[in-house]
Amino acid sequence: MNYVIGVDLGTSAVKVLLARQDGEIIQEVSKSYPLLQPQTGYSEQDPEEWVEKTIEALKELVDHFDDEPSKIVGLSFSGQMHGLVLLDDNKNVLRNSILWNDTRTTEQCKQIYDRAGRDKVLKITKNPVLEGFTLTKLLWVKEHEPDLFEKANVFLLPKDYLRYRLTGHIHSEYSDAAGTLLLEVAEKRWSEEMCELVGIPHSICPPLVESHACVGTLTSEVAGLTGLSESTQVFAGAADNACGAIGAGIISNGSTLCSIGTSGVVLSYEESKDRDFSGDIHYFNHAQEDAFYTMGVTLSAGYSLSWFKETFAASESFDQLLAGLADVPIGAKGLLFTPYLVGERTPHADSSIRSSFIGIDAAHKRIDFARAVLEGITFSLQESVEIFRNSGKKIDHIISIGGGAKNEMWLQIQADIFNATIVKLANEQGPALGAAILAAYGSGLFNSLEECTNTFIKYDKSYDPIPENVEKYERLFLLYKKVYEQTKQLNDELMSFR
Ligand SMILES: Nc1ncnc2c1ncn2[C@@H]1O[C@H](COP(=O)(O)OP(=O)(O)O)[C@@H](O)[C@H]1O
Ligand SMILES: O=C(CO)[C@@H](O)[C@H](O)COP(=O)(O)O
Repeated sequence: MNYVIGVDLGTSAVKVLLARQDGEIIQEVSKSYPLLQPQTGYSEQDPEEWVEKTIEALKELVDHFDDEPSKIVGLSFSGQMHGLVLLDDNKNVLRNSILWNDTRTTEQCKQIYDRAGRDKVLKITKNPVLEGFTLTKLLWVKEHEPDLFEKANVFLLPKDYLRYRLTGHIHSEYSDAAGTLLLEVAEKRWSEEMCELVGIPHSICPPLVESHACVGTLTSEVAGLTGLSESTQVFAGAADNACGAIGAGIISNGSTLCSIGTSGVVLSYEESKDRDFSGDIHYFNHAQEDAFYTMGVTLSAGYSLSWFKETFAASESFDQLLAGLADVPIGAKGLLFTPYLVGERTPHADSSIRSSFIGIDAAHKRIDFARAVLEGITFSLQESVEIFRNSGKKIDHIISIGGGAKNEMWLQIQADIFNATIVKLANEQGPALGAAILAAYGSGLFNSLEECTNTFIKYDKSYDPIPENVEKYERLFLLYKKVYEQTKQLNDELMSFR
């Protein structure tokens, strides 16, 4: 029996997962690293940390593996999207990576629209310009760190850099390239026109391959450090949301995913390359060849809950923090939360909006606030579900993954707010499972991606919407939606105090 490894380079941690060819998950190791937030709106990480922690995690995995390392035939990646890694001529990292949730680039967003025009950007890239996307970060470095930008030879996305360090080969793949604003999404090639319009040399875009393409094998140094075999084939992998979709079996029309990690996404499979959503949602290449997906993004989904925990219950686990959740009524006794801790993307592309608790009462306890946080995160995702439904998509069941799927009560809240049946996976491994599936499919262990997902994915419990709860949440959702408009100006005016 052969084995494969999926590496998920997340925002909070790297997770490596070892799976057997028959779909059995053998082991998982996770190593966390810090987020560097030197000032409001900034979010960076040191790429060296990703490499060190991945090697440590792989070593731990191999140390506990009681079969021949040479039977681990393939390894692939899932990665946090959009982060900018800049390399010089010697392939050395020029600065910390500027991440997807860094919102310093509002001015650069404006410049892109001024130079290229919104219609052209949408036509070429199928996406609106948002602070999170890589091109805005390239322009920020060009403007604020020109000497450093001059030295840039190539840019990479986070997991593409990690793969380079493990194999010595430089590539990107379509699902992650789609989040840069430099890819012609429908045609699957870097856009010379976008590069020219915004003043970025086309030569710094890395070669593109398919997600299941083999890009080489591990370097002898990495094999030595981890105990893996030098013959282990390495496959390109995909953006974390594309991998999350693969790992949840979202590979045909009509399937929808809700993923609550640091960010939160509602994602829908899309066969066609030419639907028009006017930039209201993201439109990216899937990890399945020639397929696409659309998604709405809440920047601080799981992050809102972990921020709340770190700030008010640092020494407690999530389960301790959320004990007693079921005793708090729907609406947290009149308390609403908006999850705009670092700004928002869908449906309000706004980097200056910030969170609110509305309706704080002297009787409120910490657990009421915790319930309001969970409900607010889920309302924010419901705004994306609403966009999909308004575009004609039928959403009656949703696969829920990510850290947010660990709490049963939250899964029921999702069912009631989305008014859809929520399905949980038996092995909640998130995008790392999708990466392992890409490695298994790429290695030729299966004849098709579908055969591979059927072997690896096992569904568990489902949660049906409770009509009485749905009705209450529909009323609350109308109030929730008012909070953005009514706090926008206040937040703009508060900006100078941040
Ligand atoms: N036991 C739990 N109950 C509820 N939520 C949880 C639990 N454990 C983790 N989470 C949520 O999941 C988030 C982390 O999800 P994860 O998928 O691991 O994130 P990422 O891939 O972005 O690093 C945390 O921020 C937290 O909000
Ligand atoms: O920016 C996006 C998607 O456009 C995020 O979804 C990132 O890809 C980070 O994901 P997590 O660390 O939350 O999984």
